[in-house]
Amino acid sequence: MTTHPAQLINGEWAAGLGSEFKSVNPANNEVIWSANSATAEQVDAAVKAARQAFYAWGDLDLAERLTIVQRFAQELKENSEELAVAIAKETGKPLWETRTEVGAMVGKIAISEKAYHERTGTVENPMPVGRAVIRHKAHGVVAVFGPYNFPGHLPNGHIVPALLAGNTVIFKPSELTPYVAELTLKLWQKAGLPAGVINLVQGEVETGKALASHKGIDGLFFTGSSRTGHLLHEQYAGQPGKILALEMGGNNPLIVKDASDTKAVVHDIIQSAFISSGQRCTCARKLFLPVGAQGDEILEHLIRATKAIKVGNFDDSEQPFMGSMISERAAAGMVAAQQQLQELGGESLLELTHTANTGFVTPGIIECTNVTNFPDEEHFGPLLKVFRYSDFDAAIEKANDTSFGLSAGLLGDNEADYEHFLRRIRAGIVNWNRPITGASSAAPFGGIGASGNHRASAYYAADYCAYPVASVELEKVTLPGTLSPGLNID
Ligand SMILES: NC(=O)C1=CN([C@@H]2O[C@H](COP(=O)(O)OP(=O)(O)OC[C@H]3O[C@@H](n4cnc5c(N)ncnc54)[C@H](O)[C@@H]3O)[C@@H](O)[C@H]2O)C=CC1
Ligand SMILES: O=C(O)CCC(=O)N[C@@H](CCC(=O)O)C(=O)O
Repeated sequence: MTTHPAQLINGEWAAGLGSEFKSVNPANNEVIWSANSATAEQVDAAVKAARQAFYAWGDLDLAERLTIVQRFAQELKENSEELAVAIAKETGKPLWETRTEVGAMVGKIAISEKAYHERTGTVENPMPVGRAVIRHKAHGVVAVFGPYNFPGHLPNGHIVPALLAGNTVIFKPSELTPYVAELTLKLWQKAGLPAGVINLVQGEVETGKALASHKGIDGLFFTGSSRTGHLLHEQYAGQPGKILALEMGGNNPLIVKDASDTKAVVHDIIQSAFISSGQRCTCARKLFLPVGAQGDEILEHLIRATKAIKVGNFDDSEQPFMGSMISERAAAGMVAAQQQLQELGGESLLELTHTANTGFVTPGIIECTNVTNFPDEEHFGPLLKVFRYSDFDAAIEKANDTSFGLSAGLLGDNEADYEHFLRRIRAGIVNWNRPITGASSAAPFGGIGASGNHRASAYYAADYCAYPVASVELEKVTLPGTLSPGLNID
């Protein structure tokens, strides 16, 4: 058992009392962090601490809560390089990218403040008698579950608006990125967040289950896989009064039609499919190219440019486009996915290859036009499936043939095509002539179908962090000038 104090409960760091788990750098298998997971009793203590801290935190003026949240932004800025290196070491992502992740965490503060006012602020209107007021109140104690692919930015996208609204939080990060979570929570402490307002419970699935099933939480904000999101939804059944926000995966299509600039098309495909080694929920998984010379030219150029993608260590002086995947296991999973598609009739145009005992893979492209029984699964890595089409509507129909609905895009010069695409395609993020990754924090972010439950995050996260209270108010109890018929109260 390690003595590493990895759990933050009521402002105190404590060692977990559950089983040991480790975090490794997936590029070289170096162990960078190890500790014991939180037991159900420790999760219970964290929930109780959050409950105890709730009234005092919620009673603060927004300005007072904001001061602390802004100090956290300052801490992020001052410690940005340390955090960017930690994210890179733990996830394998290159430094150029993890620096932008820390930048997005800082940017989240001002955006969340704006969203708080615009989505959930207070509105007062005069009435013939008195006034009508709409206010928003925090739910209470909320659990935040984070994924590994953006271990700083995505949990932060739930935590900041939750705290601004006046909730207290129990954060359960991915077991693959505990080091980033620990560093981030230390910055919250340095920013002066009172004890118990945010608590950290680290551990594997058992810790997650203990938190998700705890009856003391008032809400659960989850970003992660569709499989886990569905399990949580089942577990949550029978509690209609509790808020559940699910941000899950995608099986995202990108269609190319009549785009004249081949280089730009290839750039936007690569940026959509292979950024973060394909480990973004918004990544393009299915590429639809027209049958004929234009589609052939794009495909040939795409294969050439994808072959030339530099894959390397997070700190290489000449920065790679793609780093290691999150784990050796995830990398092996991509090889297995490719093999499954090949067995179903897919033809590899560029084979995804795996460097044994590491998380490194090269990007792959596989033609799947003739695959029957195409699996509707999110393969969370750099493997792009190509479909050739002759009819635009048929391509859109095939693009929609998925239980997911997160992001989708059209690359093409004709605005009427885009308008048609926008009307027909089913997704929460629909782009035109831009990559389908890199969604803005200043817009709502979420998907339909198996991708989410209509609780969009990013700019709309404010919505699920508070509930509206409608009031009609008058300073003094006053008898109306005219009474309802049939009333005599003399
Ligand atoms: N829509 C969105 O905003 C985003 C979605 N994702 C999705 O996240 C996935 C990658 O992240 P992962 O970390 O693999 O997700 P995951 O679903 O494996 O884990 C997410 C969190 O849930 C916890 N967990 C896992 N099983 C649990 C259970 N049975 N009960 C309670 N907690 C449990 C994990 O410990 C972790 O903290 C991809 O599918 C990706 O598409 C990632 C980023 C953004
Ligand atoms: O949550 C936000 O503030 C905006 C959404 C966002 O950052 N999306 C990113 C990453 C999400 C992912 O795929 O894991 C993106 O669209 O690239």
